[in-house]
Amino acid sequence: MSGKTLYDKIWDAHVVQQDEDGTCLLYIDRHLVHEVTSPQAFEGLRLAGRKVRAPGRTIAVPDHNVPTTLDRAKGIENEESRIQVEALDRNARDFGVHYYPVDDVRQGIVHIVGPEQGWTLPGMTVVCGDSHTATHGAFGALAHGIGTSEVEHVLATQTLIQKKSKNMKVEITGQLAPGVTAKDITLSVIGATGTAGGTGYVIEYCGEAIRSLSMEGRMTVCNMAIEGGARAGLIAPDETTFAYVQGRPHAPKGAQFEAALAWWKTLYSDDDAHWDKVVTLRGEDIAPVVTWGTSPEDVLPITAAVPAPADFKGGKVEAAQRALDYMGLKPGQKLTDIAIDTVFIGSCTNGRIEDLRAAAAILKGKKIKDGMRAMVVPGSGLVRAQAEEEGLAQIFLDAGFEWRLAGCSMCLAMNPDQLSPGERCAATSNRNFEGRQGKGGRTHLMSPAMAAAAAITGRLTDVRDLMTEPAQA
Ligand SMILES: CC(C)[C@H](C(=O)O)[C@@H](O)C(=O)O
Ligand code: SF4
Repeated sequence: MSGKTLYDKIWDAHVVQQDEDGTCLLYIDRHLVHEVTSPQAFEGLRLAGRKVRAPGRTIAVPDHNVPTTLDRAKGIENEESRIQVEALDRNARDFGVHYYPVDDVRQGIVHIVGPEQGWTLPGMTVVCGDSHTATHGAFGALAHGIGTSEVEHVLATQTLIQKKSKNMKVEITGQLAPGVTAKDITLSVIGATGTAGGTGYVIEYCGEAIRSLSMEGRMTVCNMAIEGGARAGLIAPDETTFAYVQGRPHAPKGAQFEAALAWWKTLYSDDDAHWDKVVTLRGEDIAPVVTWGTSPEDVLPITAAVPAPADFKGGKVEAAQRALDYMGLKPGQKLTDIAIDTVFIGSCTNGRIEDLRAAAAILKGKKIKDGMRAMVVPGSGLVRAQAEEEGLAQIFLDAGFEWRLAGCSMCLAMNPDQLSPGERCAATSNRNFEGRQGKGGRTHLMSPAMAAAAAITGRLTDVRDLMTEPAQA
């Protein structure tokens, strides 16, 4: 018998029951809840007269609909948004789950709050009614999104019905060049495998370049596993992970920490584990990248030119033509000639402190291009506070950026932060779908350092041309 992968180990440790056809009941350690996908789930419990099975394992925070302007205490204007946030507020209090309301400094994007507060730990199963739950896989946790009916199931039973996925290994060998970041890794992987490359798999990211990343960088990589089609993405925990976790408010303490650590150290894929699919990229070959189209797989090095539909095969030919029309681009145009009018730095992909440091390192002492609308939306109130303490906020303000409160914001435009038709944005988020940042809006995905560079020049820019010191995140 061959050894086990990290995914196999976490899975096996959580199976409550297995049917003959392989369907399993899995125990869930952490259930994260936001306002968009939970109202009907709580309503279901109420109608059935049920309680939340494990309120101590359930963490709720509003993020998608919250305003990020400094006057947000005024409340939410949009009725639908207001109703969702009010429902979460009521449900969290009625059902007694852990809750970070909108006026709590710990409020923020659910995938940033969980790790920050020490809710996310190695070896756990973590679910949330949100596709970017994969972020938590950075800790060596099995973390993925679930639908609203599953949210109700987990609330009621603390278990989830699941079938096991296959094992995929994505190895990034060697080291990254200066100016190349975790975002460039994760986009490049999707560029190589396509948005369906991970379908049916749980990905484990490994290799020297992954090992060298901070926890922030690892979260950026795992965050986009879902954009590559995978059920989840994870990274084996190591000293970097343990050091990040230790001392966080809800991490185990003292003897309990030591006991947990002993288990966490067994969480790696055995040398003789079986992989159903393996993808290898050389760290040295990864360039600072941007997306040109309307799918996260439309990735190219910033030094490249806009492709022609004829460069593709099959259904992608038509898709590329449609993407070019939507994006208002011409084949052969240099990517660095594409002018932008908006910059968004934030989201659960790149709204952590290292991301803000990387952007500020480029912006220090510089001004954004005249007429540019640029905003930084920290991923949580605590990220915001830390950035203020470190002087990063002042760098952003001096450069001409807006300095906002925490939330999802222009990542998906459920709050007033939206693009107008035809506006073009350099964004650090994870989806460039049509209309994602507002109807008719055009999105180019990239790293925080690249977004900062674009803010200065007013066009997509190779950050290496502006670098005084290497970007780290
Ligand atoms: C609103 C929510 C269900 C959605 C998701 O599942 O990812 C959102 O967070 C997104 O990024 O599109
Ligand atoms: S920041 Fe964006 S990707 Fe992340 S949870 Fe919010 S909307 Fe989804």
